[in-house]
Amino acid sequence: MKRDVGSDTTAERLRLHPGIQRVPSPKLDLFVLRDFLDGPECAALRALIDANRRPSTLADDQGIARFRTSETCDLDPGQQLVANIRQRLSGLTGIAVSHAEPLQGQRYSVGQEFKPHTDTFNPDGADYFLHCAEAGQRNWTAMIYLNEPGEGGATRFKAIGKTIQPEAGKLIMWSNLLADGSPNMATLHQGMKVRRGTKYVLTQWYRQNPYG
Ligand SMILES: O=C(O)CCC(=O)C(=O)O
Ligand SMILES: [Fe+2]
Repeated sequence: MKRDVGSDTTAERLRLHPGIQRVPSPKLDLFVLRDFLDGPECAALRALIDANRRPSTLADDQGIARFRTSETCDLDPGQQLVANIRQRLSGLTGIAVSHAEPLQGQRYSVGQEFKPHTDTFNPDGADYFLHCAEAGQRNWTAMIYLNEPGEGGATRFKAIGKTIQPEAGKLIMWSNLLADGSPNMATLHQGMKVRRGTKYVLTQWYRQNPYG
């Protein structure tokens, strides 16, 4: 099948992984793997996020009010569970841990959301050089749901008409770039408003070059 996304060793590797599903779309490589984390791991991570959170920020602020209203936790890479998850993700993707940004937790309570965005830095943005000079773009995103909120909180990829429901332990991964290295706008996605309960996720962004 001809695709207009670039061939990518990570995508090829994920395709071959047992149990992984590729969301059928010619526009982007998006994969879903259930039960990547078990129940006790999810619970331990939710507790870490609850204990150490701050208002979420935007790396590429577009000045839109209430764009990302969640809270973020910077997880300690020295923590055994955190280091272990980063290693496991690296084994799955074939992307070295040295290319990973620090692992983060995100927490959304009722009414909180992350409006439609891409995870890449805008090449025309004021801070592009600052963010990308050394480490390059965010070429892959891995996100893991740590629970199911009571209602709402799905992740919607509106350019491909796909909505992914939170499920404890479920990993989703996608490639952010086109073959020429430019941002793939079909990766536009949003964390929809939580309507009941609390939503917890992990986010791991990967860079083209070693990070930090
Ligand atoms: O919470 C979600 O479902 C999406 C989160 C997200 O897009 C991000 O953290 O970059
Ligand atoms: Fe995102």
